[in-house]
Amino acid sequence: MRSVTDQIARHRAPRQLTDHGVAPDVVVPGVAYEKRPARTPRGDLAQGIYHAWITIDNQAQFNSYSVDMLKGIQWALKTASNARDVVSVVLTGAGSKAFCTGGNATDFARYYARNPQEFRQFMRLFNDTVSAVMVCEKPVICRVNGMRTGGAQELGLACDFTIAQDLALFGLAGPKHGGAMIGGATDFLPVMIGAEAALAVGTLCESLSAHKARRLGMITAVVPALKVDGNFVPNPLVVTDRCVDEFGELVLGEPKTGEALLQGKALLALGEVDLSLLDAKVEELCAKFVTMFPDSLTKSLEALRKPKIEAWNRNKEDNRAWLALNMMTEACAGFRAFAEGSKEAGREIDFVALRQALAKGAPWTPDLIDNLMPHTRN
Ligand SMILES: CC(C)(COP(=O)(O)OP(=O)(O)OC[C@H]1O[C@@H](n2cnc3c(N)ncnc32)[C@H](O)[C@@H]1OP(=O)(O)O)[C@@H](O)C(=O)NCCC(=O)NCCSC(=O)C1=CCCCC1=O
Repeated sequence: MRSVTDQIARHRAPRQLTDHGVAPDVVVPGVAYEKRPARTPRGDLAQGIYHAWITIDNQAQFNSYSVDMLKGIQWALKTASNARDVVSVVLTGAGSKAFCTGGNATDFARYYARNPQEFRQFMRLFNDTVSAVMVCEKPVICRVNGMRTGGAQELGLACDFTIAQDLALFGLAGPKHGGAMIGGATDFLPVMIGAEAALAVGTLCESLSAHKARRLGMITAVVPALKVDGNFVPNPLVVTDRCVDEFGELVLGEPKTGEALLQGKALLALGEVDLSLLDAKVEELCAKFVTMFPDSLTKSLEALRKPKIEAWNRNKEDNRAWLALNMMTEACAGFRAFAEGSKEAGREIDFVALRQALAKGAPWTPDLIDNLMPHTRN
């Protein structure tokens, strides 16, 4: 049967296929594009069809992206979307520490601080990359190999599915870093997890464990990644063995404290990270799409993405403009504090001093910003 359909394809398909891709074939350092052979859910190799893997790779800086890397991710998404032989897209990061921690905070501090028109240009690229995820004609799966934070959390939330290893943390660079989470998070979160939970996640700047993200409905699945003495164990730093505490409060995925945390840290130190279960889970999902009608799948995705896309399209250009202008004031201070700070001195501004100055009506002068930096604290 296969050879007959193969002959039909050979005779009926146009001799010269038109390339509908928007960009020429390019190799961008820090972004790998790879077509991996597809398999059926039974594990049989499906000749001639693939899943496109896009890997963000800047491990020394937790896979944060540069301008060129954003271009590379966008190009890769569009290439995969157009590729006739690609079934689904997997967006991931290299290594096991970070999926991606968003924009390169050092670039933000050195180049974009006090340069709103340049950050507007950056945001053009960023917004178009988020949009590229949501108009991709294939399902996009975010394979969370490690921490997903900042703009990367927003890029990840735009994906159709997220599968995470359970040591990964989810965070957002919001008001603590001098930004608002308006690169997608404030559009997607209310739709995905409800308004009340979105308010907490979108303002408090607290990292969530993968288990909590799963509990909130922010991600699709979680798998263990820590191997101790050859056996997988769940993340020992968070509660995974019960849903509620003795008072009925939800605790699944919340950080452990006290003695339980110390024991958890000791167990973590004994183990090694193994992402084989993550890969198996991603492959399992990818394989499901192989045995579906392609157009019906794309139409289903397009229909189901609408609530996220409508919120995104309503706000993205205004938000881009605000984020650009905010580079004159709060983001300038926030990103400089990260770049100029250190683990010892801290990487946040002196919030109390800022509020005290603003309470007296002080303007955002360069010397005010200089004096908020972690190393100038006395
Ligand atoms: C919370 C962190 C991500 C991780 O903290 P920790 O686990 O303590 O590790 P660190 O020692 O801080 O990090 C290890 C090294 O990686 C460097 N690093 C990490 N993230 C970045 C980054 N985003 N840019 C540049 N460098 C990064 C870090 O400096 C360490 O290197 P070193 O040489 O010093 O050992 C924490 O690192 C953190 O908070 N990072 C910053 C996250 C951040 O602010 N991201 C930018 C968010 S804003 C954003 O992405 C966007 C917003 C609007 C829309 C568009 C957009 O992109």
